[in-house]
Amino acid sequence: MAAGRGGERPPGPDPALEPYVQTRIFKIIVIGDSNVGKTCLTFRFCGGTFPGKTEATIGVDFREKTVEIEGERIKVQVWDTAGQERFRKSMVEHYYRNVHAVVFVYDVTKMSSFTNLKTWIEECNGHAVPPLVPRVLVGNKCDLKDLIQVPSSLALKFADAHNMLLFETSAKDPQESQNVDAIFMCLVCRLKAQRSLPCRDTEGWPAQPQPHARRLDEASGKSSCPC
Ligand SMILES: Nc1nc2c(ncn2[C@@H]2O[C@H](COP(=O)(O)OP(=O)(O)OP(=O)(O)O)[C@@H](O)[C@H]2O)c(=O)[nH]1
Ligand SMILES: [Mg+2]
Repeated sequence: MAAGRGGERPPGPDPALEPYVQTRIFKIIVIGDSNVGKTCLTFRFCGGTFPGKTEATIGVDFREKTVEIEGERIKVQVWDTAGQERFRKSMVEHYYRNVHAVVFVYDVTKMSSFTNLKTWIEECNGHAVPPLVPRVLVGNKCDLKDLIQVPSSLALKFADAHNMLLFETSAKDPQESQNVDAIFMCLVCRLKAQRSLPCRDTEGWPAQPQPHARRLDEASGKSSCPC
């Protein structure tokens, strides 16, 4: 029997008969001093571009990107947080609630943004983020080669001491875009590997134990996805 006008559906399997596939959401927060390039890095990952002009983030900006790994679609929810104290203090609790992974960012051309990492790590630890939630360290603005203040060797030592992977990259340089993607994809791969149950949102999803972070590719000072 033919369907009536307006009641036809496109050819193919009836969606109502297909099994419901849940999309997992991974919440990743990006933390660090103001002006280190957190907004630009999240733009580069989620939108594939470097924003022409940015303003200081107020509170938090959300960006999302859906990625496919081994046939599974995963929604990466990136929380681009404010570096300025006055723009973040009312939001801090929300940043850390049910977070799945943390990206700490410093500016390779500004030593103070590197030395301040201690404070950011303390804040993170102080908000009951389990020590086993994966964390990575990102030195941004590597395109400014003549202005570099933070040597790779120092950053590697710090990353090692805190069981973090280190990425040195540039949100601005289009040739570095794969390296920016690798920061987030590396975390997603690790989260995927350690969590077997599907999940629709981040609320009420407890963190699972996972192996300690490994630092890779010491010689180049850069890291690649370990998966
Ligand atoms: N040369 C260079 N400049 C960059 C890079 N990433 C960001 N910038 C510049 O650094 C400045 C600050 O970038 P944002 O991304 O807004 O910094 P933020 O960390 O989000 O700052 P807050 O929102 O205040 O916490 C802007 O002028 C960017 O254009 C980079 O990789 N290279
Ligand atoms: Mg910002």
